[in-house]
Amino acid sequence: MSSSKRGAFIVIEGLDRSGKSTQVSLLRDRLQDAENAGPTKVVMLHFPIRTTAIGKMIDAYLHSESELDDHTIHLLFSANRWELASTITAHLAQGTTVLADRYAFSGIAFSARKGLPYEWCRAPDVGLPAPDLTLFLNISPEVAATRAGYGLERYEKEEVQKGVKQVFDKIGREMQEDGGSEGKWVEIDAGKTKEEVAEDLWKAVEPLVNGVQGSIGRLWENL
Ligand SMILES: Nc1ncnc2c1ncn2[C@@H]1O[C@H](COP(=O)(O)OP(=O)(O)OP(=O)(O)O)[C@@H](O)[C@H]1O
Ligand SMILES: Cc1cn([C@H]2C[C@H](O)[C@@H](COP(=O)(O)O)O2)c(=O)[nH]c1=O
Repeated sequence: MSSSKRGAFIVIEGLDRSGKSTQVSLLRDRLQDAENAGPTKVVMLHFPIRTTAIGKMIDAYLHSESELDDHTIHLLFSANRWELASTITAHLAQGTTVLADRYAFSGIAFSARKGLPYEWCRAPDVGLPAPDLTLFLNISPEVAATRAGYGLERYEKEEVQKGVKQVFDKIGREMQEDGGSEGKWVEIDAGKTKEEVAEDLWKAVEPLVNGVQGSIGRLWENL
């Protein structure tokens, strides 16, 4: 990677059980093995980061061990991203690729589904490091519900996931239309086999393997 380039910030989004964690791991392995670029330094993050003090409160809520007002849990999810913002920026500046399993788009989708205003949901994340690329693993809530482990956490119910998908679809439409500071949004058919999904993801990621020119964007900085 040339000295004028920084690492790429890549986010994988989708419904619960759409295959995000599986694909983040496969992508990490492939980035580290990429032949044409030399080894790429990669860090993986999985939001929410459940090990911080804030993350532990989120974890208890997701396991239905605590109850919180909808606004409060939304702000905790956002605060959990801000806890990592300077770490993300530092990795990117050092040329490390950052792969995130969920980010601010999940924050909006899961809270707006509850009826909180869309703009209100977006506001606390304004100014976070913006991904260069967000890969949305598109799957129907019905298919996701058949996958292993479904139903263990608070939001893993078909009715909830249907509403979440509608908000994700709105976010995707907006990002594809406006081409603003939020980076590129690419939809991937997540109903295919793991290997096929990985191949489709790679086609979108490969142009970023050698790093990215220009400074790190900020989410919704032009609002
Ligand atoms: N393309 C696929 N086809 C069939 N099964 C898959 C596919 N991708 C992942 N799975 C399986 O579905 C389950 C959920 O996958 P994974 O944990 O990667 O999803 P996730 O989106 O990270 O889930 P969550 O959001 O709930 O953490 C796992 O058992 C995994 O092996
Ligand atoms: C980042 C974020 C996540 N959520 C929801 C989405 C999922 O139901 C859980 C996290 O589950 P995972 O298996 O660890 O991916 O939390 C949310 O409501 N708001 C957010 O900002």
